[in-house]
Amino acid sequence: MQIVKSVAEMQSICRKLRMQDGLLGFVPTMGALHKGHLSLVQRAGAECQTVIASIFVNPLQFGPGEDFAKYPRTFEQDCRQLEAEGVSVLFAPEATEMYPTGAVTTITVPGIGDRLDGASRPGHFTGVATVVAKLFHVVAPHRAYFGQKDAAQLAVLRQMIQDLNFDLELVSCAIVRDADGLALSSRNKYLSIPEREQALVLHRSLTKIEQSIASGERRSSTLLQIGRNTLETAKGIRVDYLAIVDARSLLPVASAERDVLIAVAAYVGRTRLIDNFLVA
Ligand SMILES: Nc1ncnc2c1ncn2[C@@H]1O[C@H](COP(=O)(O)OP(=O)(O)OP(=O)(O)O)[C@@H](O)[C@H]1O
Ligand SMILES: CC(C)(CO)[C@@H](O)C(=O)[O-]
Ligand code: BAL
Repeated sequence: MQIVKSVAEMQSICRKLRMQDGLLGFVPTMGALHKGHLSLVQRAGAECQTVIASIFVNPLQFGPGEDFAKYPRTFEQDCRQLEAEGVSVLFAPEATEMYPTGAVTTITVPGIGDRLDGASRPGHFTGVATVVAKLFHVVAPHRAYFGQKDAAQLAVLRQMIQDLNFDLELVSCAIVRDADGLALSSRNKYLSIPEREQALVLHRSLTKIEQSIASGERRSSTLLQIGRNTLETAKGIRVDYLAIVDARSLLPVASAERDVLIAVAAYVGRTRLIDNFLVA
């Protein structure tokens, strides 16, 4: 696996790769890799001739007081895992390489980018859209793989790709969970043993809502109450949002029909976790 730190070198490598036969698949990450990330790499490997990954903890998407400085960084281990999964090239630039003049030009997706996580983390999705657009320009993949766990991020990027005519296909990949249901996340590393137990309430509240939908309840107001009642049973949890929204616009809907997103974000101690499911 080639590890590349310079934008110019990465562009030159990707230009040559695009001249070869087969698809170029791209998996952007912030590192501290777990099986969720690896599932994206595996899917890309099954569908594409060449897989490219990136590791970049993007300062632009962290707000003041958020965890940029302490975000887990496990670069050597990440490289070993990506290499074992058959990744050809890893792009791992420094912030000075990605933003040599600071972030003068940025991309904002108004509306969608201000909803869910965008409401709780002002500026977050401008940081995400800007860095992902830059990565797309550097790599120019045929397909880019993202996790359904970050459902609001998917909605923002889908809109950006459409509006700015990026010539690529966005592939959304299923959420990978631990055996007890907790969605894998790099931030799970912050949890103490009791907090990890408390964190299970996110998935539990979604499961309760899912079961109610399966029994025929579709009214968002009732489903939200069922979810809130479950979340309230847990100690040490501060709910950021529990929402039933259209998966593309992220606007609230009155009834949970197909392709509606049911999403939760909550602080477990000081750690903010998210989880969701799409109504089938
Ligand atoms: N459990 C998971 N299942 C599937 N995809 C995932 C999972 N966790 C993260 N991803 C995806 O991996 C990509 C990189 O995400 P990122 O590096 O932010 O990891 P993360 O575990 O979500 O970390 P964080 O704690 O910052 O949310 C994103 O597209 C994200 O949606
Ligand atoms: C897409 C991404 C790599 C952009 O920094 C990040 O938001 C993430 O890991 O989900
Ligand atoms: N997975 C989204 C990255 C972030 O929380 O900043």
